[in-house]
Amino acid sequence: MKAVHFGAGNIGRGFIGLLLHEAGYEVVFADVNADLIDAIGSADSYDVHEVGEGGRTKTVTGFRAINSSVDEDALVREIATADIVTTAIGPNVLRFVAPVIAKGLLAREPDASRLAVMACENAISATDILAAEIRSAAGERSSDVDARAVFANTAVDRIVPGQDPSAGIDVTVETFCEWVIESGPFAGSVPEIPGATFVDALGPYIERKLYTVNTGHATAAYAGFAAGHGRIAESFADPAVRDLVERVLRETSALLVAKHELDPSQQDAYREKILARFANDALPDTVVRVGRQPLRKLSRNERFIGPAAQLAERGMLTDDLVEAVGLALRFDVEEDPESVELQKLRRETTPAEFVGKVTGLPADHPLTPSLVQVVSAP
Ligand SMILES: NC(=O)c1ccc[n+]([C@@H]2O[C@H](COP(=O)([O-])OP(=O)(O)OC[C@H]3O[C@@H](n4cnc5c(N)ncnc54)[C@H](O)[C@@H]3O)[C@@H](O)[C@H]2O)c1
Ligand SMILES: O=P(O)(O)OC[C@@H](O)[C@@H](O)[C@H](O)[C@H](O)CO
Repeated sequence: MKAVHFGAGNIGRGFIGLLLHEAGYEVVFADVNADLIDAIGSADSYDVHEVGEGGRTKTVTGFRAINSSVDEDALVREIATADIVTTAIGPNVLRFVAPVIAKGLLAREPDASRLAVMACENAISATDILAAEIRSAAGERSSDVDARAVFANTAVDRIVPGQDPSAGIDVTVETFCEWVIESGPFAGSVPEIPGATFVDALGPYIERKLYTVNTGHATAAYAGFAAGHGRIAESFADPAVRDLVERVLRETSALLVAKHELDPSQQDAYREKILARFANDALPDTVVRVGRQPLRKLSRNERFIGPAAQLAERGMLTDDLVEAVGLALRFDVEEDPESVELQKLRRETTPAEFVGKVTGLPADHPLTPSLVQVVSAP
């Protein structure tokens, strides 16, 4: 069994590559980072170090590596003969890998089994976004794409910080991990991945994950950055930051319980477990990594505006989420192009224009006035 995985970064090596290896797949990593691909290509194994309570070290073997910017033909051949294609490259990059996946699909033998395609990104319906791009890239052969592929949405959860360059291709991760995949598209024959959980309806899982783990994480990052903290654990140990994270997650939990009819005590337990993960002092995670790409994080269906807009539409409280958005506006990191753009937009647009452009909310949305107010604050 063979899997082609796009994105040999933190989640690629530290989570998806590991679980696919444990499931018995040979993993072909495809990435545009030449140094990384050379390092992976010249190694026989790498270690995944789980840190925190009960952490173990796991070794991944049986992989190869392809530089997807220079060796497209080889990549097409790999996809044409693979069982699974996964991605962990960032939601905004999916459209760039779609053309080569389309070529690989169209190069498959007509009687080959259908290729399972799963985007493993922090975004709602990321695989649907990828599938639309693949169909578009296939042009008039888009119906062949659907005959040859099964597209399944997923939710992935494991905190994998930026890695110490001296660690080579080894990866440090937290012990927790959860990969939830929608089963419906597989029509009864789901791929064998023991580390993954297949569910009928992914919607509640991805919203629960994005609007709890990622909303809380981003709040800790932006509040921590504003308070001068560098690491997430250090930020979360600041009582004022922790208090805001807890308040924000009580708001998103109220939405999740109301919308998806979650058991409130189970959601409380889920939230507590996540708070303990943020406090993991053994994890060298930074506010700069967790806050990266603030424009993506402040967009319409993402971790702040997604839940806040739905709460406002239901007449429920959003004060703490709006306070967190206010702190996100102070994320000013020279090396992060979206942070630079965010600061430029703040200088060059009115608060109302800023809210419309960044969040995608119309002026008459019930959340808009409080956002305009927080953007107007000095
Ligand atoms: N790190 C985490 O804790 C975590 C957890 C869950 C989900 N995620 C999600 O996983 C995705 C990847 O995050 P990450 O933290 O691993 O990022 P990362 O930056 O460590 O890895 C991304 C990799 O994708 C590669 N890449 C970029 N463009 C590419 C292209 N066109 N083709 C092939 N490869 C390309 C980069 O070179 C990089 O190696 C994101 O959507 C993120 O939200 C991350
Ligand atoms: O990857 P992002 O930029 O969407 O979000 C940053 C972190 O919150 C994220 O990577 C988490 O570590 C991860 O989602 C945990 O499962």
